[in-house]
Amino acid sequence: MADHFGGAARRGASPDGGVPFDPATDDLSGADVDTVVALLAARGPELDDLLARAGARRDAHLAGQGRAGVVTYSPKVFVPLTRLCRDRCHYCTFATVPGRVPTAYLEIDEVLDIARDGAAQGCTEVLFTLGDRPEDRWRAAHEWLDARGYASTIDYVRACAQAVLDETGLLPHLNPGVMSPAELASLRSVAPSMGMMLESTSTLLVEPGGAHFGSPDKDPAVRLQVLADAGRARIPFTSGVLVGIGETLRDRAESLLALARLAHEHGHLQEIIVQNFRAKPDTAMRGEPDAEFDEFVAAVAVARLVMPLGVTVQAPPNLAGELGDETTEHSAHHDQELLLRAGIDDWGGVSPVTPDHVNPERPWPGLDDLARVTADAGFMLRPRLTVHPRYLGDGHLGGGWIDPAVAPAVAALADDDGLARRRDRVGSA
Ligand SMILES: O=c1nc2n(C[C@H](O)[C@H](O)[C@H](O)CO)c3cc(O)ccc3cc-2c(=O)[nH]1
Ligand SMILES: C[C@H]1O[C@@H](n2cnc3c(N)ncnc32)[C@H](O)[C@@H]1O
Ligand code: MET
Ligand code: SF4
Repeated sequence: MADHFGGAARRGASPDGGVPFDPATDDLSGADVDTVVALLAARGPELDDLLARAGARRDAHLAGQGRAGVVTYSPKVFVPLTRLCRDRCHYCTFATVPGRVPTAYLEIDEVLDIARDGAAQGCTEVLFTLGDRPEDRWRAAHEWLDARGYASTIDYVRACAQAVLDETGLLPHLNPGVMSPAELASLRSVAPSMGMMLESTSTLLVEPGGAHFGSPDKDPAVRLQVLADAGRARIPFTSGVLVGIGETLRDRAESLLALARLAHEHGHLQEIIVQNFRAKPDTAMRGEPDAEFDEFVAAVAVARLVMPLGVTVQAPPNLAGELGDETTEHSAHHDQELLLRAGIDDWGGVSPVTPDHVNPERPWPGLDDLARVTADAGFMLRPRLTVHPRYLGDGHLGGGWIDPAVAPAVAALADDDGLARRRDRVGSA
């Protein structure tokens, strides 16, 4: 491994081509939109320069966090609490109709079974991803909640997260869509972290013909409000952009700059996910091409350059590469390597137990494969918790980020450096 650390450090000190900048201060968060648009359009040698610059900034970020040479992932199970939703995003196959699911929601016991399977496989995260407020649209959802005495989907999410904490000790990460300030406050004591993708600031996408037409929860003004509210509530929060859903390069630039401003203002954005749209056969957008990978990679690099140091940049490993292609320039390995060059420092949640229910046709890479591709790029792969180290204890950002009710569960799983406790140390204090 010493070799690999050396590789990362060398690249940090001297990016390819001797680009004249200091990665530690190379912050584009205040850049004008045109500058960012030009970077998003980089191809060929310009793209190579952009990747070198982003890679150097990632290395400065990791050094600043005291984990030079370490790329992380979160060993998790995915709980699709309900696949009913009041929105109609054109790229989504997760949301469905009551006739196509056995029940409107998973029962708490089913949730606990999934969490226990995860615990047995060394997972530390239970990711709750679900449709937005389905009770507003579907009688089946409304009646299911009513029959069990839950006031809303969010109320039920809270009960499930509490049960997971109490019964399994795994950490819930909540991704239930739009939340009000009162809902954020109520969920804070059952989860150390939450998330909601901004997706895009584009208002055109909400108009007829756009991917977000018919999805009131994807109104950019609403989403920006939730992200600011989460900051005020001091919740370690995950957000990000979905690339290739019909947004322009300018929209993409504005979306990333909006996230950077929120990160500066509140300090709560722990990670930014840059996710590439994957065309699905039975959605309205089935005819659209997958985002061209170079274009996506440029977006990852730009995300790294506009975010303040300390913010993790994440891209999912299972959306890289063409399925079934093991050898060519479109293999998963090749595309994952490109994501590392583009400055990611995290692969997000990866599951040995559950599929990615949002992209079910895209299997998770094996952890051995992911460790290998990460090592080939000069980094060591380590598991982390849902909440990132700088929010723990009095950490880099000061205390007060973790609710006292969840702090013991986090402490039980955290190692000295705030990442997931190494297996051989479980049980030792
Ligand atoms: O498996 C997935 N995990 C998704 N995750 C989970 C993520 O991979 C990790 O669970 C987080 O990094 C927390 O540790 C999200 C989390 C969010 O807060 C917001 C959006 C997503 C989106 C996905 C997704 O599409 N698929
Ligand atoms: C959970 C997150 O998954 C993303 N999401 C939803 N559908 C798709 C798709 N077809 N391809 C890639 N990402 C998708 C959205 O960004 C959502 O917020
Ligand atoms: C399955 S999509 C993820 C959660 C929520 N419905 C959202 O779009 O934000
Ligand atoms: S992406 Fe989320 S909000 Fe949109 S339809 Fe799917 S589940 Fe609903």
